Amino acid sequence: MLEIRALQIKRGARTLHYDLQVAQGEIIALQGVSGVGKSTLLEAIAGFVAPETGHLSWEDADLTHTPPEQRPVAMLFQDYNLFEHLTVMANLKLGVEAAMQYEIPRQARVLGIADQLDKLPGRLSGGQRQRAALLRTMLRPEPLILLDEPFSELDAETRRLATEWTKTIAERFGKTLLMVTHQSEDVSRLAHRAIHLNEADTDHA
Ligand SMILES: Nc1ncnc2c1ncn2[C@@H]1O[C@H](COP(=O)(O)OP(=O)(O)OP(=O)(O)O)[C@@H](O)[C@H]1O
Repeated sequence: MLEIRALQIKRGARTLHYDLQVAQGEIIALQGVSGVGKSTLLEAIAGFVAPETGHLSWEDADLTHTPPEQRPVAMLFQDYNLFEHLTVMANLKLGVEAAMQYEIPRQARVLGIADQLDKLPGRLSGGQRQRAALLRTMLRPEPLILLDEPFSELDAETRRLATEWTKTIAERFGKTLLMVTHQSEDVSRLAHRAIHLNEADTDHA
């Protein structure tokens, strides 16, 4: 279980406040108006922003002050974090354990990017890069996955495909997944539960 108790994060003049629990294996859609603090919550879980007070734990291990690289977290970054001088395949192999690398070509085919694997990331379209980065994040070994608008660059048909793929992989490998999305169809297709952040709950001046 991911447990977040009375976590307070200072963002400029605002203090954001979070209390939530996510069971192991749950797929959560995070929703709420722009600026309410969805991305900040993911950054706090990943360890990129430090809380003022409160606690964050995973499977009863306190992570509140654990550095990001030691957390059981894989996060899909908005800029995708691909190394531009390495092929897409080499990028995907970084971070995916040897025993899982056999999955890369097969899953790339499902996501419609199999013919992009030998290219440099700079030669891909935005939506192809997004799927490559999603593939890498989902096949990483960490049990807790954080996705910030993971389908934003995809057309409706590719979005449906990528959403169903993400659900299949998350359930097959027992991932716990938190995803920020503005699209209600992502919630019904992918999420077991939606968590709505609202200003009254998150913003304590
Ligand atoms: N690096 C930062 N420094 C200071 N304030 C920040 C920083 N990043 C975000 N904020 C502020 O923190 C609040 C929450 O931002 P956050 O990006 O978490 O919201 P969000 O719900 O993800 O929004 P969106 O849906 O627009 O992406 C906003 O008021 C924002 O202006």
